[in-house]
Amino acid sequence: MSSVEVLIQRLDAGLPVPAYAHPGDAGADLYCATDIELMPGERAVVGTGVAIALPDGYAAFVHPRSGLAAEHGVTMVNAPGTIDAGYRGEIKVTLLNTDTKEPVRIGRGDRVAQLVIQRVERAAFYEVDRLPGSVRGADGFGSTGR
Ligand SMILES: O=c1ccn([C@H]2C[C@H](O)[C@@H](COP(=O)(O)OP(=O)(O)OP(=O)(O)O)O2)c(=O)[nH]1
Ligand SMILES: [Mg+2]
Repeated sequence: MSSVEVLIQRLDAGLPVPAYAHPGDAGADLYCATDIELMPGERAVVGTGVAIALPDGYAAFVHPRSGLAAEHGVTMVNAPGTIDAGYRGEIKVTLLNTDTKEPVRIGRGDRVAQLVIQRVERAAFYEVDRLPGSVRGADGFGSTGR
């Protein structure tokens, strides 16, 4: 898999630099900087201890981890979170415990989310009075049935 150079700054020297668990993985795991406990339905913004500088034309997306989601119902409120190329602050994760009964504990150093780096296009928006026709038209929201 090709790679793009991304500058990374550790804001917390006690946490590792995010890494890919396997060759071919799209997501590099992000670490939780603090110990937290989320009650059922509770959300919290946690730091990951890192900041990055992406090249122009790229963005990073913070995705939930499927293991945390399947085992504990932990997801992210804004999944996927968007990290803009110009953002130099700490990457943060908006965790949400969707479990209706069990609280969940996440410790400092646990892997809480994963960062996917992608090329992105920016649009030049041209306002028009009428859009070109298409087969789908304005149909959506289940228009094709189940
Ligand atoms: O899960 C996330 C989402 C965003 N960010 C950071 C990086 C991103 O570049 C910045 C702004 O994010 P976004 O544009 O989604 O939030 P906003 O509510 O529109 O804030 P702003 O007005 O600062 O753009 O916050 C994170 O650290 N984690
Ligand atoms: Mg924004």
